[in-house]
Amino acid sequence: MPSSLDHGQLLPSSPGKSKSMNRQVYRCFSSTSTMFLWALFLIALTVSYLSFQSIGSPYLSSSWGGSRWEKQVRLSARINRRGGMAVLVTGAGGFVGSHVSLALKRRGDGVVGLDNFNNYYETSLKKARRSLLSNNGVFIVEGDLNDAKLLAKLFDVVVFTHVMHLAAQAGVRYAMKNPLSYVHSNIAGLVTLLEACKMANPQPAVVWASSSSVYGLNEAVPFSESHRTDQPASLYAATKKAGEEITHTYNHIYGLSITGLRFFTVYGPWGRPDMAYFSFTKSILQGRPITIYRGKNRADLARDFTFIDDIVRGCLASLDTSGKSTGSGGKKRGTAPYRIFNLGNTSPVTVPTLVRILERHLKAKAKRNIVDMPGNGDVPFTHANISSAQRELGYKPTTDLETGLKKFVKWYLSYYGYGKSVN
Ligand SMILES: O=C(O)[C@H]1O[C@H](OP(=O)(O)OP(=O)(O)OC[C@H]2O[C@@H](n3ccc(=O)[nH]c3=O)[C@H](O)[C@@H]2O)[C@H](O)[C@@H](O)[C@H]1O
Repeated sequence: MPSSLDHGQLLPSSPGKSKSMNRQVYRCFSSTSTMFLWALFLIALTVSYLSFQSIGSPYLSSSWGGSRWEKQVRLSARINRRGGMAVLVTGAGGFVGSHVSLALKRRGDGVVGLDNFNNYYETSLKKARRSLLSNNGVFIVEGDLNDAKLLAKLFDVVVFTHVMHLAAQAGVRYAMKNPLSYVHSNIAGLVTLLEACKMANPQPAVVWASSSSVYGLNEAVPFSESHRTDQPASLYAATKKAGEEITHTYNHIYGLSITGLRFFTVYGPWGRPDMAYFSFTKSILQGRPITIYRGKNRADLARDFTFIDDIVRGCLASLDTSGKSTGSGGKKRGTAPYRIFNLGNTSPVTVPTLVRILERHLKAKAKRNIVDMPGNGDVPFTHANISSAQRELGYKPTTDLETGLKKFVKWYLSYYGYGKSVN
């Protein structure tokens, strides 16, 4: 008897062979249906595995909705102090978002995170932050800002008193590589979020992350909120500036309380791997060269590097003093606060000095490759005037770059180990 794997038997050369052909066709058909049944079985197995995963590990679920999900959202939003707030923190899997979420939760506020866990930088770091938050009772909903249905659902499940909007496409130079990602998150995502806030009843107060980069080519120092911000040097800066204008219209038309925070080069433990202090650390430990940009006339570039703990205090003070939105259900009922503050450190440090401090803490020498600053959206220096934030928020940065980098290096070595970081 020929084997069913004998392909020659499936190709009859004359009618006399038709009986054997029918048998083969039947076999073939029956093996196709067996395969179909197997495929069904595998699909069923995969589906049950995925649902088991989401039951066993709720903080890793990428889907939303359902009574179990709602229960997690409500639990995370529960307020545990008198006069506390219920805050939706967007970008909670990010650097600043994870720190602010933890600080709010620790003092007894309700916190629900939202993050799309995109792969702009290593997602394993974002997931590690998520685990840290989950261990502290903060649930991060995995979803995109542009998902209006998800936002509506969140506002339906929780009466948020505040929104801390920190989700964004960050990075000054990456805007030349992927410009539309900035439009997606920093413009479209912002508008989708504000639409949800405007419709909520009661409306939450909104505090959100603008950027020192809005000062662009401004040369008056230190940068004050009243200085011109109509000369952005990068698309990133332009989208943040647009965000300031967009939030203003929602304040004006719908009575949303808005506070925009211009962060100055925030750094620290659990930071962003795309930033210079972070990528320099990795390269120094791995013995790879670092590129240091230099400005016009060989001038060193400088930044008003601001430590994460100072920024967190500024964020919490902004939430605490935000005042109320006046509208509800899309209707304005009176004027609401519109504020913008610089949150910087007020003492710029040059990039070569940053490298020298890192070398000291890492006990390793950097291989320097000094090049003229390419036309990539960078600005030569930043320097914050923080008197408004001091006056109205009680903001007072306390960590200098030396101390802050020491804390960062300690965290980096404990997280990655010496020279072993991924990517
Ligand atoms: O305040 C902000 O609003 C922004 O701060 C941050 O931007 P920047 O101040 O540009 O920080 P960062 O990239 O660390 O470069 C620091 C310095 O190192 C120089 N730099 C950088 C890379 C390199 O390879 N070489 C180099 O010399 C570089 O020329 C610069 O002089 C955030 O990333 C941004 O998302 C936004 O939040």
